[in-house]
Amino acid sequence: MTLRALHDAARKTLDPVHYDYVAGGADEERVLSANESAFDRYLLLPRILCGSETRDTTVRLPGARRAAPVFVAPTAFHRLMHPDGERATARAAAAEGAVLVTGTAATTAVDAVVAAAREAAPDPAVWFQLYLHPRREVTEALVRRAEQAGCTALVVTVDSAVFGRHTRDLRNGFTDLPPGHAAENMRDLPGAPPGTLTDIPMSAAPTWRDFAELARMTALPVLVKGILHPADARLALGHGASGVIVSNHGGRQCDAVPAALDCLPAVVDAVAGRTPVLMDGGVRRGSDIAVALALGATAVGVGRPVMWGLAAEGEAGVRAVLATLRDEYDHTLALCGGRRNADLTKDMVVRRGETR
Ligand SMILES: Cc1cc2nc3c(=O)[nH]c(=O)nc-3n(C[C@H](O)[C@H](O)[C@H](O)COP(=O)(O)O)c2cc1C
Ligand SMILES: CC(C)CC(=O)C(=O)O
Repeated sequence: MTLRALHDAARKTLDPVHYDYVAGGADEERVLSANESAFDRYLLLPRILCGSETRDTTVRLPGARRAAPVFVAPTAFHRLMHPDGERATARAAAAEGAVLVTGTAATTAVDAVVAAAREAAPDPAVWFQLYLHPRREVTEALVRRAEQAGCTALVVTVDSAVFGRHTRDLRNGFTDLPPGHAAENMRDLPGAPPGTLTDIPMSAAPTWRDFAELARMTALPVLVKGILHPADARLALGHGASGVIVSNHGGRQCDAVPAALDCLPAVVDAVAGRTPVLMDGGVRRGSDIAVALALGATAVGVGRPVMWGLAAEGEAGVRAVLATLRDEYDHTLALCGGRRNADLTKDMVVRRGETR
């Protein structure tokens, strides 16, 4: 099944309100479409007679040994897509050797997500995504929960001072999870009565000091997700980050920012090889991965395609998405004369209409 076919199948099976929740973006959805169309502006300029019959497409990431260059970006509420929810996603990502970023908005608790990943592979990489809570003890409780579950890195999302205005959800009146579903990691946190849920924090209060405090409270590598400005990438490094993720939240937060891909080169320059630079937003085919890697990304994340695979076919659907992207990427790498990811270099990317 192609990614397009999985999307179409997902659209047919899903409640239209849940489909819109995933498909949609903020405000006029300008950034949502810009993320994908940015990839149409970059083309590859292959090298020849320097390839190999076999290629090594693995990458080294914090908290992951030999991972695919494609990771599963954190997305909320997988049980709305399929009854097996995050467990299915976890098994699929582990089987395909991809990092899974699960998070505070998962409808399955993180320990069960890691356990499911371990059913599929002995040494899976599951990272935990969280927001900085204005109350330090809540953040710390989430960090400990992720550590105890066996997560191998943390991801702090920093682009959500306030929740984006999701036009389709506002139109559809989608404000709450249906009965029987909850953000399970937010249960039993400090300051709330036993068994109850704490709201997922969207707060403009946290600062780099709070981030640095989080990085100090754990031995796990901590990545920052939602970096667009190169100066913030440098600040992240200065405050203990082990990696940065260039992302505009899939066009779901500020609807007046550049496409994620367009922000990548300046962040790569700012980081200057000191930590991995990951990106997500609009990746839909193997050649998109090649372009992002050539522009300096270490790995790329996919959000919506994984949700469509999950909705269409559960675990098998997510596996199909990850395997398809990897196969397409390997194929592109071969056509570009590459043996390994590092063979894709900046000079091999040109803007449409231009050549070197
Ligand atoms: C339905 C949905 C839920 C999301 N939930 C979260 C979340 O809880 N935390 C987070 O950091 N990012 C979240 N994101 C953003 C993704 O991590 C990622 O940045 C984005 O989906 C990448 O773009 P793509 O969907 O074009 O691949 C969500 C995205 C979608 C589509
Ligand atoms: C519940 C939210 C935290 C999920 C989110 O980040 C999103 O829908 O973009």
